[in-house]
Amino acid sequence: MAALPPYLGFPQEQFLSCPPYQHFQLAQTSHLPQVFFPPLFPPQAFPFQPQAQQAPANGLATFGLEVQVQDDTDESSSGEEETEAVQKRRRKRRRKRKPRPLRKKPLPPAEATLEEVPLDGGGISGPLVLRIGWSCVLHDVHRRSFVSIRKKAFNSDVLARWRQRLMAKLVWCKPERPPKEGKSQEVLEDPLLPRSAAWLTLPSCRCEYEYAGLRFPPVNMPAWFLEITDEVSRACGLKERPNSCNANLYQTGADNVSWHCDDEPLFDATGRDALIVSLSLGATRSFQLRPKDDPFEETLVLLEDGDLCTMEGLCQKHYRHRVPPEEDVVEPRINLTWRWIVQHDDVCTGG
Ligand SMILES: O=C(O)CCC(=O)C(=O)O
Ligand SMILES: [Fe+2]
Repeated sequence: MAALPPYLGFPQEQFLSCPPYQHFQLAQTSHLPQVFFPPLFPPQAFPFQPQAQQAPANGLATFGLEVQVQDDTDESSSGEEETEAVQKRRRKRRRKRKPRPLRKKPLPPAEATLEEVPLDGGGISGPLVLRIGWSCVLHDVHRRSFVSIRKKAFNSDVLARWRQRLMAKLVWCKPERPPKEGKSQEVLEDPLLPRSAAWLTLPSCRCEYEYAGLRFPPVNMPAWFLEITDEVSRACGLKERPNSCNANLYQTGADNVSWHCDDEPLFDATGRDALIVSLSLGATRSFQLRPKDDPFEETLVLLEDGDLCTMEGLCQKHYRHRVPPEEDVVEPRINLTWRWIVQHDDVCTGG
């Protein structure tokens, strides 16, 4: 086997506490080269590349129609949220029309490797899995997309204090979603966003966050929030403080965010490497990722109270992610995703 890049040479023990990341295929692929998805994903397994499954010469691979889970792919950049009512309506519509076949698109051209261009984000060279305490969830060199996780970076008293403050002090909004463009005749049974949200920026930045036709005016990060930001930045070894943070509150398992990528112009995350650092607090929820070109290749990680999780490199260019609804979850979960605004909007004078 070819020598591993130096950063992949971590001792195996460091990964023993890995949660059960699952990489699985959603359709019959027996006609394709076999790919192994180990339950744990130690760095030694990195030479695995998902693109081992080549698209056929006609450029499109169509698989069976029996898999029902992919009908909600959001081709737009922003989140297409799922409420119970929306799901019900979607099910009803689905019954009437022919199932849409799942399509694997051609693999996009290879992005620059980490050796060619070091991974940029937060003033450090990633991916975060290079650092002690971090484990790998996704390592896709071809698509230059990486997801790293750090479990239990903070003690439970600190986490409880942060949870309390966030619940009590953030002004959580649950706005009404406008109808989708070109679908104005379609009336949403539950037009409310299926979660609550808040958008925070450093005082020097006044950028609004706009997605799915919704606009979130900026809230200046108060001192107590900057404290959390700095603790998280330290735990990631960042040299640059993120200048913005999107906060989501999922009151129960019914709250969710559906397949989307964070490709808004503010972050330019499809044009250059972009680091997103997320902190989860409260209930454990599933976090799923799948390449835009291959709906069959899914990565699932369970995010627990106190977990730090990243999306790095060109993850927003090549992958979508979601937090699906989970019926059995009754406790709330807060998720904070820190980002770097690199293209400030017209109203904002910069960062
Ligand atoms: O809640 C999460 O873990 C993900 C949130 C997310 O995708 C977002 O804020 O864009
Ligand atoms: Fe997101």
